[in-house]
Amino acid sequence: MSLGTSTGPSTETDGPPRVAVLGGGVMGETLVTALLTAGWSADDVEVTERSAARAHELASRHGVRASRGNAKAAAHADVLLLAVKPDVVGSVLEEIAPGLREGTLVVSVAAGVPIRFYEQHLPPGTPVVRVMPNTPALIGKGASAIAPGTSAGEEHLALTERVLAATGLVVRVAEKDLDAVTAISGSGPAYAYYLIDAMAEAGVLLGLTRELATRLAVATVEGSAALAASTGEHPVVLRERVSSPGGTTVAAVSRLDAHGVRAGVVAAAEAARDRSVELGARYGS
Ligand SMILES: NC(=O)C1=CN([C@@H]2O[C@H](COP(=O)(O)OP(=O)(O)OC[C@H]3O[C@@H](n4cnc5c(N)ncnc54)[C@H](OP(=O)(O)O)[C@@H]3O)[C@@H](O)[C@H]2O)C=CC1
Ligand SMILES: O=C(O)[C@@H]1CCC=N1
Repeated sequence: MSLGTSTGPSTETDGPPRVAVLGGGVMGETLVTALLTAGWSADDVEVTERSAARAHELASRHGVRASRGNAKAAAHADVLLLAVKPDVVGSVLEEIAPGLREGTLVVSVAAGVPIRFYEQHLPPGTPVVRVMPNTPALIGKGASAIAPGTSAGEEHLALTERVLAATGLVVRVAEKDLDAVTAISGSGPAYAYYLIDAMAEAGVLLGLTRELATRLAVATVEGSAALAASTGEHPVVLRERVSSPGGTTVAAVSRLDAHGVRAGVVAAAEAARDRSVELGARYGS
């Protein structure tokens, strides 16, 4: 297999890289969807699952091969995407390591599992790339950070970017930054939904129907993020533009400050970062 450098999945000489997604849950199915959206043929994508029923569901929904055989799927793949829970990664690596072909790229989205853990369990020289994605990847609006292992070079990072091309933003970072990335963008969608839910609930308290309050909250968060992205302006500048002197917005924001919402967001991110470090420490030093 040649990893190639084109933006699509096909390579001139050997055909497209065959990808096996191990673990077809929320993130695994998102990755399957992203591969197909990026132009991979369903024939070149396989997904494995623990339960036969879920494997069948994935096969019929996406037209890809789906099985319960990690070792077999891994042996046939050029790229492996590990999307099992962190505590299952070790047993999956033990299953796949003996049959792994030289040069197979191993990409993992498991939170907190350090690259050295993969490198200890896989044949020497196996290129490993660790990814921290997030759930909006499902609609191409995700934010992922990727970090290379000791045997992963530019071509492996580029191939990982091709695999993730339809998931949204992809940035390169050093592995040491992934705990912080997990706290901001990995877990971040939950903070955004928390805010949306709180705004909708407040709307109901103020007399709006739940349906209308939720629609307004979702559109407001979506539009605000889109405006920040398209203008590139600092969030404080954008916030000031909403805030008329002596008006409603300053009254609201001063109450957010009084309730320690900003400090709460920082504390939440620190807790997520600490949990990510704690998960990583389970995998030895
Ligand atoms: N969800 C998120 O927002 C994010 C998740 N991640 C990471 O993605 C990974 C997957 O998370 P998520 O998709 O949410 O979890 P899910 O539980 O939805 O998906 C994991 C899937 O793997 C299956 N599975 C379990 N054991 C095996 C096995 N031995 N072989 C093959 N498949 C198996 C599970 O089946 P069963 O349910 O039957 O056990 C399940 O369907 C995690 O490591 C997480 O840290 C990273 C960033 C964001
Ligand atoms: O909650 C978790 O552990 C995973 C990692 C980031 C988002 N979900």
